[in-house]
Amino acid sequence: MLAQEELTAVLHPHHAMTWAEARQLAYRCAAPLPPGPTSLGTAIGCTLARDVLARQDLPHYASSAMDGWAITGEGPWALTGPGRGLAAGEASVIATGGLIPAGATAVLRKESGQVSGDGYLSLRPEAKPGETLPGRHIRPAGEEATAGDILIPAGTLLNPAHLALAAVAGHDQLQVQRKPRVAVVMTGSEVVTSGEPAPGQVRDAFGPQLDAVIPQLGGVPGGQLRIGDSYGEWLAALDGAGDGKRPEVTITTGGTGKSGTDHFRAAVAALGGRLLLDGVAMRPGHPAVLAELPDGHFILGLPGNPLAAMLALMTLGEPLLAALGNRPFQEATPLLSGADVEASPGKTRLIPCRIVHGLVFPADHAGPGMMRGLAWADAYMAVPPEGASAGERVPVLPLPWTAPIGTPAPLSTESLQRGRQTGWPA
Ligand SMILES: Nc1nc2c(c(=O)[nH]1)N[C@H]1C(S)=C(S)[C@@H](COP(=O)(O)OP(=O)(O)OC[C@H]3O[C@@H](n4cnc5c(N)ncnc54)[C@H](O)[C@@H]3O)O[C@H]1N2
Ligand code: MOO
Repeated sequence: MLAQEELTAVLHPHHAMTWAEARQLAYRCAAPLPPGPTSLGTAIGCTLARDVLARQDLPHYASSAMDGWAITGEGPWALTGPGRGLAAGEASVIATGGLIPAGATAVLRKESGQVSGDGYLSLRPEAKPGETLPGRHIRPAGEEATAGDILIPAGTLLNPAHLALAAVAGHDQLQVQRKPRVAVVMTGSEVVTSGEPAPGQVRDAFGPQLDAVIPQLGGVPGGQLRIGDSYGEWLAALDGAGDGKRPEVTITTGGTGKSGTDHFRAAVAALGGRLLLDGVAMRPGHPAVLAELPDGHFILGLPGNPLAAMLALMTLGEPLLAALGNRPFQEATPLLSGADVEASPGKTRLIPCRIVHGLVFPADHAGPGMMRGLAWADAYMAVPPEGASAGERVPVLPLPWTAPIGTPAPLSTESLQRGRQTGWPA
């Protein structure tokens, strides 16, 4: 949590917080949420907070690896009923995975034995050598792990195979780094949620994308709410249920212009909260606001213009959710600009871009109210206020839905085919 002196310095009216300062503040203002238990069904993509141990040997009993008979020593064998212990010279039917009966020394595969009319089992003449050797076709207990072994170390990002391993080791719940719940409150009476909007109306750009982006930023969607623009509605929305069940983060969209922020500020003040950040020297997205309530929950106010909102979300929401989720701060990568970008006095320009052979190319159709440039892009560039010439380095960050910058491109079909012919692709 930030000390009041730090905030006072940052919120000083003559100090316009830079884009880089704003990212840092959004990271440093939040402490990681504590770890907690989660069921296997909800653990995918979580970071394991405690080692997963083998609760018992894996497998926990010796079993048959084949369909056939459990046998004792060399044949022929007298067949007995399945599921009970065997005496010397006895055998009983067993299926793959079946519990090896006490006294059994091996499993004889179905295709290696034959049963005579008088109930005796014998080895077929064509059976492979060694079929009756001790331990043959028996999967011993503890072959995969011994009770107490670390199967998955703390810190692992859980994938589907980890969940399966935890399940076969007898776990129902895992201790994971908790993820912040993020609710979305959307404002704007001109916003419609279906069909083609009439003049004066706009089709909602946030409902469809925010609940998809929140998990990509490490959060859990905590519900969407649409409100009008009265103070009472703002207050009720920011208060959440008001019974301690408030989500760790509430994102609001729209209403960051003067009249709207008045409601934002008044509601935050009424709930005993404080503004951590009031505007950022960036374009678009400069009216973004970040506040903290006394219970440590955060409210992030995004501007209504769709691209401005998404770039403000990446500037402030991405580091905030990273801090709450105990993940490292994501540094921008300096890459060579593939084009001249004009100066924007006093403001960092955030532009959706594409990376082609290590050069970044700014998107067209990247006005504050447009989505076309972002939909084309695979990253965004933060051009300093003085602009950038082609060939100059500019900070670049991935979009929440693209791979980290520097990740090799997927192998092409041609390179895979070449690899099959010549060894392994370079
Ligand atoms: N006099 C001034 N006017 C404006 C300023 C300024 O400094 N002085 N700043 C401009 C900038 S920059 C931005 S950004 C916006 C901020 O607007 P608000 O956050 O108050 O948002 P609204 O006024 O509610 O909406 C702005 C714009 O966005 C559209 N919108 C809203 N919600 C949605 C949605 N769910 N889906 C799609 N589009 C949405 C809304 O219809 C407006 O067109 O203020 C500028 N004005
Ligand atoms: O800064 Mo506004 O956020 O341009 O669109």
